[in-house]
Amino acid sequence: MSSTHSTVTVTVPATTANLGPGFDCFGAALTLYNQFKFSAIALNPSTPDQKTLQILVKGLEADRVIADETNLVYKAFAKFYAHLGQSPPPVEIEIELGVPLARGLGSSATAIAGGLMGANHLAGKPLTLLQLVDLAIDMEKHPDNVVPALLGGCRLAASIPEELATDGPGWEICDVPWHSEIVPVVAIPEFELSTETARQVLPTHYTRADAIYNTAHLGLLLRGLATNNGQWLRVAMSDRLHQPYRKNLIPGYDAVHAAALNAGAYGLTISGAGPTLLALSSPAQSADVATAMVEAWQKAGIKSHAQSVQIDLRGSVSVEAKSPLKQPANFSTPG
Ligand SMILES: Nc1ncnc2c1ncn2[C@@H]1O[C@H](COP(=O)(O)OP(=O)(O)O)[C@@H](O)[C@H]1O
Ligand SMILES: N[C@@H](CCOP(=O)(O)O)C(=O)O
Repeated sequence: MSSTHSTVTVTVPATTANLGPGFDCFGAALTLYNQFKFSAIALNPSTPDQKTLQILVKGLEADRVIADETNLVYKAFAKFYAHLGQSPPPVEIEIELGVPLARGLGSSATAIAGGLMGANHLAGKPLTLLQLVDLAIDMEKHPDNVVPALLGGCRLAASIPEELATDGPGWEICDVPWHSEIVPVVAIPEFELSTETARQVLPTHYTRADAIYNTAHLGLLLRGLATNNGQWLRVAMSDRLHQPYRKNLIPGYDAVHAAALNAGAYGLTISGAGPTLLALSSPAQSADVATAMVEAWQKAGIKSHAQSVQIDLRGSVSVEAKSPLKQPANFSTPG
């Protein structure tokens, strides 16, 4: 049998990007997951006009995901083959959603990571994981979701200066220690905020003082996460590059922020481009912090749910299965 596999299932973690001062360069994988199953389809030459793409979507907010060739998972799948100079093979993609869409938890990054990983497996794994990371960053245009989504853990990504560039990966990525006593608490409101919209409100230029502020606070955040220093975390989670502009897109932000701190959180930040808010807490305070955030949003007339999560350390995980090539299903797919 060829080295390619006819079916592969890829599980991809959610991610929380920026973490305050780490705008567009710093993020962590969280224990919420999307799953993508790719099955190569064997077309029957005697049956004309067969569908070469079938997409099934189920789970959380499944009705909000497009099931045609504009689907982001398939776009990543096709980008992989284009990178090899090939057309994508006929494929069935089954998407099981566990990460809320357009909430600042990296759902788009899961789609990109899943599509690239699935294609790589069906093609017999011609690319390394770091080559997939480069392709993913090229698609998402910022590394702070796709890097932890693929690699797991808490990751800082720095672009390699031109004078040091080689034909290898264009990014230097480091794994950042996250102390086991620091609990991420996510409060996810019912309303959405697309990353595209949240990026449009950002200035194109910043002052020197803003640059210095974020540089210093990111360094403090890295040390606070590694050492579980609550005072450093309190100070470190603020930023001047995105939060001052995006908080205005998140009704109830100030009330939820105050409630989280009053309940004992070290600090609170916008998760990714929002509207999810991320608090960092000790294990003992995490339940109170979650309750306080939901109640604060409720008083503002906004439904939400909050939960403690953990840092996912595995990143995207794929399981291959050799099974008879999928026969085209007789169901019709849109598009
Ligand atoms: N799991 C998914 N499967 C397919 N497409 C997705 C998925 N998640 C996100 N997308 C696509 O990515 C687009 C951008 O999502 P985005 O606003 O970045 O959400 P998030 O902040 O969660 O990453 C969505 O409008 C949707 O078209
Ligand atoms: N650095 C990006 C991160 C976007 O994260 P997402 O989870 O909202 O996709 C940004 O802040 O725009």
